[in-house]
Amino acid sequence: MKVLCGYNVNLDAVYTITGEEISYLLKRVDKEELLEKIHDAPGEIRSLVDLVAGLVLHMQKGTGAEWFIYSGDVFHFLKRRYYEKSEIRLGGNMGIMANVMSHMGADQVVMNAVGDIETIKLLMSGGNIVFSGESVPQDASTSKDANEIIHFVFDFSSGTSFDLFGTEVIVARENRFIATYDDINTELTITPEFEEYSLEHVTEMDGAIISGFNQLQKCYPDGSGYTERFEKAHSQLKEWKERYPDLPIHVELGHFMSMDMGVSIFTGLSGTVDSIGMNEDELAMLTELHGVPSDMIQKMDACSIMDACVRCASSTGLKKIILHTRDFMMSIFRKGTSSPIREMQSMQFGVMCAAAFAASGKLPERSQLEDSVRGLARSEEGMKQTTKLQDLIAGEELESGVCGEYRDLSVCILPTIICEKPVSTVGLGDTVSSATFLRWLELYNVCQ
Ligand SMILES: Nc1ncnc2c1ncn2[C@@H]1O[C@H](COP(=O)(O)OP(=O)(O)O)[C@@H](O)[C@H]1O
Ligand SMILES: [Mg+2]
Repeated sequence: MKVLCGYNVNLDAVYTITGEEISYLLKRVDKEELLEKIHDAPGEIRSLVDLVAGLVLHMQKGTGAEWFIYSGDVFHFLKRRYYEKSEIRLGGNMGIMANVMSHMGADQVVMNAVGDIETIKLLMSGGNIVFSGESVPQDASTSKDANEIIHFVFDFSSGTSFDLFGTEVIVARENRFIATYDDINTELTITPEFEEYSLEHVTEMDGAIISGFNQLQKCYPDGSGYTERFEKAHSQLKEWKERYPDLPIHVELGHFMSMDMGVSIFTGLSGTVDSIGMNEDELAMLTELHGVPSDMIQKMDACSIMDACVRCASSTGLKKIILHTRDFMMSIFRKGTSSPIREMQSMQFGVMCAAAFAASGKLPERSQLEDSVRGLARSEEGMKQTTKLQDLIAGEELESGVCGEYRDLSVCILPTIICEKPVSTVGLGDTVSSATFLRWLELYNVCQ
C-alpha cells in the first residue's frame, strides 16, 4: 500500500515533574502575580508566571490541559531546562498515523514533513517513508525557531506534593499539563514539497489519511478566521480527487472546542472525502447536525451514537463514518461503497493494534499481532451495546460483531479488545484509525 499522510507532526518532550521542580519554579516568579493567575487562569503562556500558574492549577486539581506558548523566551527556557532530560516522542496525529502504517507494512508512506525532520526521522519506524519537506536551517539568534515544534508534556503523578506559600498541595490524580510551542501545525502548514510530490504521484497512491484540522483551533481560538487555512488544505484534497477520483481519502477528526468550527469543517469535507473518523466526544460536538442529546452519546449508548452518525451522514452526503469509543467501533456507510465483511475485518485489525499498543506501549511486528492480544478479552460493555444495537438494526452476527441496516445505510459494530491497564493511552485513537484504514485499503485493493 502507498499512502499520503497530512498534516500535523511534532515532537513531544515528555518530562515527569516533581514537587522539588515546582518549588524551584515557584521561587522564580512573583507571588502576588502567580496567585492572581492561579485564580484567574490565562489559558495561554506569555511569561514564566503563566506557565507556573498552569502547572500549579492543574496539579492541584489533578486535571489535564494544554496551553499554547506565545513567548520565545519561555520556549527557550523550557528547551534549556527540560528538553535534554525529557523522553522525546513522536507526536501529532499525522506523525503517529504515518508511523503506525509504516510499521504495519505499508510499502510507502508520504508525509507532509514539517518541523525538525531530522529528529522526527529518527523516531519513525520502517524504512518506507518519504519525507516531503525540507529542514529549515536553525538560526540561534532568532527568538522564533521556524522549524522547532515542541509540545512539552509535563506528566505528574498522584501523591506528588509541594509547598505553595505555606499550604501543602498534594496531587490527587495523575495527569498531564502540556505547554505547546507550535505555529506550524496550528496553521495547518503544507510544505511545497508535499504539495508537489503528492499531486505528481497521486495516481500511484492507494489512499490518503488526513488529520490536524482541529489544530486550527489553537491558532484561531475565537473560532473565526481559520477558513482560509482550511480551504487551502481542502483544495489540495479536491485536486487529488480531480486527478484521481478513485483515491480513498479518510479524515480523522480531533477535539474541537468550538462547535461551529467542528460542524463547518465536517460539513465542508463531507462532499469531498470518503470517510471521517472520530470518537464519541467529537460526535457529541456535532449536535447541530444530528440533534441527538450529547449525554446519551457521551454515555456511549450505541443506539444513540448510530442514530447521530446516520443523521450526520444523511444531512451532509458523507459516504462513511467510522466511530470509535473505548468499548466498541462502528462503521456507518452507504450501501455499495463497501461491504460488511471488509468493514468488520478492517475494524478488527484496528482494535487489535490499539489493544497491543495499549498493553505494551508499542506495536508488535505484524506477524505477532494476533499472539500479542491473545490474553486480552473483548470489552463487556462493548458486547452489551452490540447486542442492544442488534435488535434495532435487525443485525446478523459477522466475525465478532454485528452488521445490519438502518434507514438507507449499512451499520457494522464491533466490541473493542480492551486492555484494562494500559501502559500508554497517548495516540491510541490515531493507532486504531490508521490501522483500520490501512487494512481497509488492503482489502479494497484485493476486490479491485
Ligand atoms: N484501554 C484500552 N484498550 C484498548 N483500546 C483502547 C483503550 N483505551 C482506548 N482505546 C482505543 O483508543 C481510542 C481512543 O481514541 P481517542 O478518544 O480519539 O483518543 P486520542 O485520539 O486522543 O488517542 C478509543 O476509542 C479506543 O478505540
Ligand atoms: Mg482521536
